[in-house]
Amino acid sequence: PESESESESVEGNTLVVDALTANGVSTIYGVVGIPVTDLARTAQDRGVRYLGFRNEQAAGHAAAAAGYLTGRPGICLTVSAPGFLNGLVALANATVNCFPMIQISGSSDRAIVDLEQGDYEELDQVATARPFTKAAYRVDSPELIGVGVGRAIRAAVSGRPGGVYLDLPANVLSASAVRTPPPQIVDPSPRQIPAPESVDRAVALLEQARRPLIVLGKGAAYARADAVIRELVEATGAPFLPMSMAKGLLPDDHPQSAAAARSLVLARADVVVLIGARLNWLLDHGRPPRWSADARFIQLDIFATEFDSNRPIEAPVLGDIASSVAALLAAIRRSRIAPVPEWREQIEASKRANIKRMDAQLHADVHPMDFAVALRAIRDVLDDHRDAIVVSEGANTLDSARNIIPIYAPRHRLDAGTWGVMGVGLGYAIAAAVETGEPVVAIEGDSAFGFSGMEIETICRYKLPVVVIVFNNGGVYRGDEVNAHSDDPAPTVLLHSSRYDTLIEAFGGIGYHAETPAQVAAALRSALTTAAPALIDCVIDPAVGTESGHLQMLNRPAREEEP
Ligand SMILES: Cc1ncc(Cn2c(C)c(CCOP(=O)(O)OP(=O)(O)O)sc2=O)c(N)n1
Repeated sequence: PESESESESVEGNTLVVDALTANGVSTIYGVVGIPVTDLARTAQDRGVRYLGFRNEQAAGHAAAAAGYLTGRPGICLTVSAPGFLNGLVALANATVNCFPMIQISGSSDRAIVDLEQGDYEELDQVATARPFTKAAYRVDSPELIGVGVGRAIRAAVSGRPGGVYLDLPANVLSASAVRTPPPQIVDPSPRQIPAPESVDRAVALLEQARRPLIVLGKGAAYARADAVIRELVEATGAPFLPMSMAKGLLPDDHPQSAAAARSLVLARADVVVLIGARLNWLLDHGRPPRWSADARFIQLDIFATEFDSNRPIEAPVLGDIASSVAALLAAIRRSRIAPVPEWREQIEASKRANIKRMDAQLHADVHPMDFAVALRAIRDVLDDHRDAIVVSEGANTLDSARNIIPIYAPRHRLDAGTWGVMGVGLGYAIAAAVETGEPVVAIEGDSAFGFSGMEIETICRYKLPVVVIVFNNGGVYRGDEVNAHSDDPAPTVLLHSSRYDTLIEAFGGIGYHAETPAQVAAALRSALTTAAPALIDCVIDPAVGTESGHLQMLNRPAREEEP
């Protein structure tokens, strides 16, 4: 046991845990080994919850999701070189998603690395990390550990959040230094109040709108400004479009939701308010034909160089989302902005037609199941479990679940995000269960599941309330087509006999096999009732679905009538 006296010297490991716990860190996700095992043990001895994964990439995704869900940096702990590199995918993805995450990794002795004298797991990790992170730091003496941890925390959560790398060489962790009180970071993510003139400019533009549209991004969900965002949307009376992880900021059944009329509102909106949403590929870069060439943009964002990235922003509002939304709401209340009933009627007509068409697909009598009927069964069960957090990845699975599974509360959907990364599913599910205590339902394409599937053992080991539903259509995107290139008009499609339900049984979890919507519903109801680790092997017709889901337009020239 470490000395509690402040005058005596302690190991670097203890100084790291002092600094982390002094700044509110209570959970670490990771894969330990030389030289970080003692760091994890010291953390556990001090009451920090450490969760050991099967692969650092999943541990990193869990840390990133923890950062998004809590607003505090998620911590991932890895060993040098290969462990560090496995975690780097998740750290880079956290930076792209703007999730606050710190990857702490052991590393080799700098003197040996710099002379390339061949240390154990030798790699210049800071240089490797820097291009993929918001910040990357190395601590070269135990006396500076508190400074390094403090800098990493502030860098991860201040301004636009992101991934931060903190390099702790083995000889620093094992060295001793006099124990001094670690720095407690004051106001690590300060509010950034928008300039009044920027708010006035935005309101003046909104007053001219005949067909306004509010787009809510995951930056708005991350801000935890749920009430004021809802007030703003309702005060304008404008239709809103949530990006996938912003679903639930206002419930998907809210009358102003335009999700079921997405094509119409993108093509016809004349003034668009982007709130924590980037005009990137997920919004077709704001360009025609998906958007009107005449559309004018207001953008609320915390990162100035995001403005004008794809379309000119006539009213940029720079600030943290909570402060900017509050300022805009106050100004709107003093303005002449009023709902535009004819615009809302157009949207309602489009919603009715699209919902009717979707409803026919959801209740089709198809065997084997397709994505829609399986998801309708899941939707109907989740309607009685609105506290459940939905995680999703895959291609057709991801896209169809986004459109079919409604979300009624903020930060209750986690998915492949800005980069469309496969492999996030089980790490996100573990973090969601650990950080929120809510039940978690992970809706996974079978190939996507395979990227982190071994974490099923981690879920069982920690007895987490996670239900994994594997959409089993026998391959990447769809089943393997046998003789697909012969002149046979209907290629015989081979359905793998994979039984994912038996996988979880190997680790003590509950496996279900479902081939009909009724079986899917019964399995999910049972799994949610037991609140134990479960996996539903959901058999999907291998012949349905499209290459890359809805991304097919990225694989070939855009077609006119895209779904
Ligand atoms: C790390 C990584 N590797 C590969 C891909 C490419 N990819 C891959 C491999 C996907 C899996 C699709 O197979 P699935 O069975 O999960 O999907 P369905 O939902 O269509 O069945 S979706 C997609 O974009 C990716 N996005 N991320």
